[in-house]
Amino acid sequence: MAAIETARMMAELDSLLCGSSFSSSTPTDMSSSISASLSSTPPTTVDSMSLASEPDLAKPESITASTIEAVMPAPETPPEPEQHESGQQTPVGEDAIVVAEPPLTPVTEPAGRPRRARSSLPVYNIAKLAGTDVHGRRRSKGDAVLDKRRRTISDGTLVDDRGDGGAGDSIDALAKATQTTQTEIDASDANRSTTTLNTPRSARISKKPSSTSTPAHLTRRATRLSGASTENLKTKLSALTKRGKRAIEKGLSRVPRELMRLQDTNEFAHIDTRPVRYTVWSNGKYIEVDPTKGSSTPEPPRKKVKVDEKAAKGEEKIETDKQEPSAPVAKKPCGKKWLDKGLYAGQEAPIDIFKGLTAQEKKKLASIPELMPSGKPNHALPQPMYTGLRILINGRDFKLPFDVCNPLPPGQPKPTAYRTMTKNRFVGNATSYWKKTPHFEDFASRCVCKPEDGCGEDCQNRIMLYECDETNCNLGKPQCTNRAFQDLQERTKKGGRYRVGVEVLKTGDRGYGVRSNRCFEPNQIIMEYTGEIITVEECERRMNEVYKDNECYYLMSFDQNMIIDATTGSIARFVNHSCSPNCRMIKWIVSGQPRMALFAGDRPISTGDELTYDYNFDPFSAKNVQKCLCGSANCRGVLGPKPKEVKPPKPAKEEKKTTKTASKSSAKASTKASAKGSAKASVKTSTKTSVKRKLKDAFDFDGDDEDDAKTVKKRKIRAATGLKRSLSSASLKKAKGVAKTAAKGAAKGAVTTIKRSVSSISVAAKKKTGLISSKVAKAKAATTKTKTTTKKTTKKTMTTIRKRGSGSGAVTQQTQKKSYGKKTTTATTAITTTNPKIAAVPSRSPSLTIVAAGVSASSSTTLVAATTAVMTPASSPKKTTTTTTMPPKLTLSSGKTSARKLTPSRKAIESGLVLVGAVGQDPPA
Ligand SMILES: C[S@@+](CC[C@H](N)C(=O)[O-])C[C@H]1O[C@@H](n2cnc3c(N)ncnc32)[C@H](O)[C@@H]1O
Repeated sequence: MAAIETARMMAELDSLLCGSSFSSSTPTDMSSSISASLSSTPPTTVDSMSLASEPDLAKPESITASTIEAVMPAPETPPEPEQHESGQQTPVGEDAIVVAEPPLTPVTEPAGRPRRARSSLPVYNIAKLAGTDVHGRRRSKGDAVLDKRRRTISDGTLVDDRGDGGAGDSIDALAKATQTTQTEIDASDANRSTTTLNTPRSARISKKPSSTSTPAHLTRRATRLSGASTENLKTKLSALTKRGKRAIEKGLSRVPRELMRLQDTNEFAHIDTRPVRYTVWSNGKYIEVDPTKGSSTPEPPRKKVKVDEKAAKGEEKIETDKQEPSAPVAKKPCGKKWLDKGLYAGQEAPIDIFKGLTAQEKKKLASIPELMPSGKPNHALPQPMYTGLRILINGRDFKLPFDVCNPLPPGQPKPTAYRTMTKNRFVGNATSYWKKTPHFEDFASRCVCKPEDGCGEDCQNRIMLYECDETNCNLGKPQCTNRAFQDLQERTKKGGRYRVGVEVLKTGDRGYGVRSNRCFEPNQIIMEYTGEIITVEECERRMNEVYKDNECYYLMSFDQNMIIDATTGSIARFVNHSCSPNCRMIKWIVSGQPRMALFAGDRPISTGDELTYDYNFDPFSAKNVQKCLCGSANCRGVLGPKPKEVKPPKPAKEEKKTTKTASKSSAKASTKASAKGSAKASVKTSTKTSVKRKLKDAFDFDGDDEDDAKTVKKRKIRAATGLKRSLSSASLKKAKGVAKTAAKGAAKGAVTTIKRSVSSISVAAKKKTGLISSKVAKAKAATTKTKTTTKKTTKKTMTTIRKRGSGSGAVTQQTQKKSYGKKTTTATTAITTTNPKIAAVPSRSPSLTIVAAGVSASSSTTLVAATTAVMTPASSPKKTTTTTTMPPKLTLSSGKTSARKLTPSRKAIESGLVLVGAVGQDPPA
């Protein structure tokens, strides 16, 4: 019965260890289970019929010896082959059979595919019984399992650090595999209860009775640390890997002989035969451990560091090592640099929060206990000085000081609906007009920039206000910086108010205006001024017929024969005038088409700024003069042309003198003379040739200068000449009268009487701008450059030779001073004709005239052509003549671009025209 009891216990043990398939089966089910497994069918435990007939079998706890007897095969019955394969039935007593682990004798594997039932055989799994098999499972389940170090032998004795006889017992069990069952059970430590097996390993370790503990002198020590050599078999066996152990557990007899031999090697057993040196690393550095200090194991560096930290903090004083002569020196905590050098530079630790407050604020602060400081400076996270304190004291609502993205609030008044146009459209004969202009073809001339230049200031295209593209750029898009309109397109193609960057606003007194919605860099393109490009005739027709009742006209002179009508156009038409503008309106030729755009001035533009440019308004008639409400300090008082900027020039003789001097004298003398002379001469020529001068002179006053009044009076007598002759003397008289009135400070009454409906805006002539001093300086620079040109190193000097019409036969050389933002260029022009048409050579440069003639301007058959730029005679003598015939093409010449200037266009050659180069250049054959 004792044997039966043992068998029953073993059955319970197995059922607990082997999972659910065995939990409801009794040992009697083993055969059926085996056969089921062998036939590759799902494991069957007890068939329902037998359960029904024998209800007791359904309850494992009700298993009795008689039951076992009933179902177990008789001891005499020879076991089936399958049973022999996996285990051997060992008779235990008379009534029960206990299946024991087979002996070490190898068992031949049956042919065919492996039988999966083998693993589930109800054999006594020593690993299970020893409790070591649980480890793998628990690890795989993610359980925290005690870290098991490699088992080694100390002093030739196998010592198990767990002390529970795990692996050692297994080996013992293997050695005694052929002994009796009782011995086997004893060896497998079967006296442990199932509860013990189910408890966590750590708990079992702690519960281990002290009697079984290993003597102190045999306590396991790190062999590696001691440096002891481990070479005996037991050591090898104890240090076997998991796989090796498993193989042993399953029976060494099954292991092939070769493997058995391999197991004897150190490599297989992962045994270090040489002592392992213990290395210490601290702060990334290797610390040499003195081997003469014996086997004393140094403290792990991690621990030491921890102790050091604690000691440094002063929180806890721990004796790290008694052997150490002195405690580690506590490091002084290093302060955070950003407290001194970054955000809080110059700020004292905010101990005294009352500092800097007014008496009233101090009183208030004292009444708020929450704001009282703790008394200790917050080194870890101090606030910037006085941050929010005043706000907290005064109880204000928190508000950002400035709305960076500063769009206008919704509900703004909007201009009455108008048709928008994002691209210019030629109307009527304007196309043919445009095609006749030299720019139509000139723009295609390729620049000669080098990559390091990036099509900068010296780019010929830029100088001529031709935008670079694939056809005319020597560099290509990545390196070219002369593609403003392309940049604009890139920026705005996705839409969005911040990309577009402008919005219409309603001003207090000037109707609608435009303000920026983002920041713009100096000279950055802002928006394009688009509309219908019409001829002068068409413009007159529209003004007289279509717009006669309008208050505002959006007409701007585009070229000498063309006008851009933005009545249908972009919102750039709403940009107002200012006498101190922050923008410029400039015309460019882009891909052979004329385009106009608003550019930022020389200073950056911030979000929310109103965008303005100087209309250089040409009222065309005194009736059209409007009072300027720009409010700038230097406001001219009325919307009119830019004031005269230079004093009357010296006689023309000096100009000639200068020319001669410059051409013959030394370089130095030439520079000086031409600098002064050309500046003066240029002013004079400008005075003579500018078709707008009369009107400008009329407005050339500063309000309180008596001389101004005299000048106006004088000029009133003088007859108008040039293109302005068409301006009636009555109109001029009235305009001057307005100016005079304004000069006396009584402009208000006079101006208000003027009909606003008639507006004529003269824009630009921007580059003629520049004060006298700057002109002299520029002229000087121009002369210097001319001199350099003589030496074939001139830059920025451009000779423009142009023939205006077949009948005129005139030779025109112009010198124009242009300054677009950062770019200052010089073009040399000498007017050698009195033909006013030639004076009105399309100057795309500095002067754009916006013309918006009103109903009363019907008499203005000659709408002002836009050559109000400073017209100077040759600033350099060598630039003047040598011209016989002109090509129809505008040709550049500069020292830098000799290839271009020396190569006449094919068309020019074909037409028999001769290109004339610049000074020092022989005309091409
Ligand atoms: C091209 S429109 C500009 C947009 C215009 N403010 C509107 O509401 O449509 C030109 C007209 O605006 C007005 N204007 C622009 N700038 C001005 C200024 N500084 N002072 C007075 N009126 C101005 C003048 O009536 C001018 O004829």
